[in-house]
Amino acid sequence: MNIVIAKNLTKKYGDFVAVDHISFEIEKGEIYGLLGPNGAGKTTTIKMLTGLTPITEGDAIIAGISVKKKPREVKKRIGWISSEVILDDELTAWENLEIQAKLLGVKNWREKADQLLEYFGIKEFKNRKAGKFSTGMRKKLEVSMALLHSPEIIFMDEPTIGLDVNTRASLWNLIKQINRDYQVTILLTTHYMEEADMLCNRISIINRGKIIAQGTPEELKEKYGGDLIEIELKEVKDGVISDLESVGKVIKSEDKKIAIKVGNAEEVLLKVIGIVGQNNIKSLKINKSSLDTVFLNLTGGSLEENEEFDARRFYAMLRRARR
Ligand SMILES: Nc1ncnc2c1ncn2[C@@H]1O[C@H](COP(=O)(O)OP(=O)(O)OP(=O)(O)O)[C@@H](O)[C@H]1O
Repeated sequence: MNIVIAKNLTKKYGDFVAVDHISFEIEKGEIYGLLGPNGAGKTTTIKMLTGLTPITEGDAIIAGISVKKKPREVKKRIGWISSEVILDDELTAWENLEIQAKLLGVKNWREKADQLLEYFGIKEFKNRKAGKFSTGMRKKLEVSMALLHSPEIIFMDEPTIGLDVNTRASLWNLIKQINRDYQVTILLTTHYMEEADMLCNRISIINRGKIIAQGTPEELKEKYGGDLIEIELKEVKDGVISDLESVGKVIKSEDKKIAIKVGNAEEVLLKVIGIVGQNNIKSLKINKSSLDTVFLNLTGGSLEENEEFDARRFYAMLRRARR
């Protein structure tokens, strides 16, 4: 069953089209990601879905209700966590939950609040001011507030932005945990490829207001990914480029720097080295397929400059390829 059906969702600010006729569907129980760079239109999409900004064109049906027609009804059924501060630092954890309960009109909220604080292991701090909470504890309190009225879906806008690596990893676990234990569907936006890869069952890649690809992370890597071998040569001999074309797709060749897109770099590495000549290599780098390469391939972003030649890594790679 689809809990979100977005159809031709569009947002214009004057003449500027921030979100341009995007359509996607989210199944109940999924963790779904909207992945894209800054300014792609992710926040605007979430704001339309949650009824925080009017939809210019198109509509979204959430839990069977049209956002365009009944934004207030939708708001009652959803949870929302933004990257902006939503806690009142001067109030205790319990008081923050109380305000949320009153705003959402949750009856018997005390029992649910106690249960959530217990679940997240912060019950003993319920009378501590939120301002004295660590970042991790704040996130747990924010998620408790979002779950207080037992929503069917939670929208998370850039949930881990600005967090250190450890807090980010524990929030990833927490997101997976609530998805499983509370059977809540989650739509999150992110510009971290790794995050989308780790968490999401399916994703839409969004760029300049348009969805440019949709699928599971694996499907996208399979379809648009591929490893990239970047080599800098001392000299580019005649015929080398056309020989390399037999191994993969040469997507860059300038200033003795060559980039070849291949299925699996390890499988063709020896062949590539044979073609260019081992002693002719100044540097060699392999970028394994990831959502980063998917994005690069889809948007045509430029290749990063080669790193310094690391002989130790190069020979280790060579040994692995020979095995
Ligand atoms: N109120 C507004 N008025 C005019 N333009 C806006 C407004 N809000 C957003 N935009 C523009 O719409 C585009 C999409 O913005 P949005 O915040 O949705 O992007 P995003 O993908 O969430 O990026 P970020 O991660 O930087 O927040 C941007 O070009 C932004 O400048």
